[in-house]
Amino acid sequence: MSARNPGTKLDLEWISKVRVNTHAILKRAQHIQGQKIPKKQWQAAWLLKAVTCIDLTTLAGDDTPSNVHRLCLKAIQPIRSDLLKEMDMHNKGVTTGAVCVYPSRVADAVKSLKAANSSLPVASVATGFPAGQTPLETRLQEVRLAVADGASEIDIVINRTLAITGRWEAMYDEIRQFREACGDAHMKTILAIGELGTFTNVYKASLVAMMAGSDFIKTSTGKESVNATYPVAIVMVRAIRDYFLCTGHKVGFKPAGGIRTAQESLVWLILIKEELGNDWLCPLLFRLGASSLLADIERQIYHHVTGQYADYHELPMA
Ligand SMILES: O=C[C@H](O)COP(=O)(O)O
Repeated sequence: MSARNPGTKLDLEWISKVRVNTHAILKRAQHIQGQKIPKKQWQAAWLLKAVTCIDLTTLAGDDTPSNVHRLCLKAIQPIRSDLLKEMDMHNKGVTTGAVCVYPSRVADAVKSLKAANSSLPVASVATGFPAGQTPLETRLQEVRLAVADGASEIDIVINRTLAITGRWEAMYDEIRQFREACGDAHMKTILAIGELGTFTNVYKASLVAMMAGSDFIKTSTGKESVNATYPVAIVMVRAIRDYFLCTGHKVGFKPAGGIRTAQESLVWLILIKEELGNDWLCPLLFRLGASSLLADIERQIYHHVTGQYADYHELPMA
């Protein structure tokens, strides 16, 4: 992970001045979606880049040690080795960025990765994911337990009640406490943008989260009815850019929720390259939170290498 964001004092004056031009944001999102997607070997290279940025996720009520184990093995070897060999990428250490699980499954993931001799980070969602509607002490304790079990990245959810009612000071204080509970674990702060109402609120919540010391800001839990959308992403990455220009601290960005296709992953990479530049195009500063994206990327890579489309059963765990 990159150098951490120490955060700043809460700057309520900056927050009160925030205005977002909805029309301009929608136009920019349309422009980015209309950009030419790279083809052939360039597309394959971009897809491998996308793979290295995936937080390979399982967040289901029926998660067990065995499906978490399979997830970890897939994260270590996300693309079939014969396909990587054809691309001369078999010994380049292509893995996903991390695995992401519920707090109760962190120990399983850590054990599986350790047994496979992998140092891949384990990310845990926490703080009453997905709704965040549990008492503060419970949410803090959840962070501490996930860290104690070996999570090195914690994806916290914000208290939407505070964000929607504009109680920025209270939201800042809570996130500061989560940051402290994380210790050395890097903190990704989930805004649940589908529940924040306006672009202006999304920008303000992004700023507060960064001022409170978030290492990443993340769009969604994947459980809201609206998750990662390009317009909202533009609002968030512009907040990241402004925060960087003001403080010199680089905060990462993680779109998550409903990202399913290789084509979408390419648009996400284009968006990051255009809005934040190449520095952000790496797992240290960019992650794609997704439970079902990797299968389509591997399928497209199979097509690139063989000229044919694989059936899903031909790709392990696809
Ligand atoms: O943080 C990751 C998201 O929960 C994943 O959402 P997804 O299952 O729609 O890919």
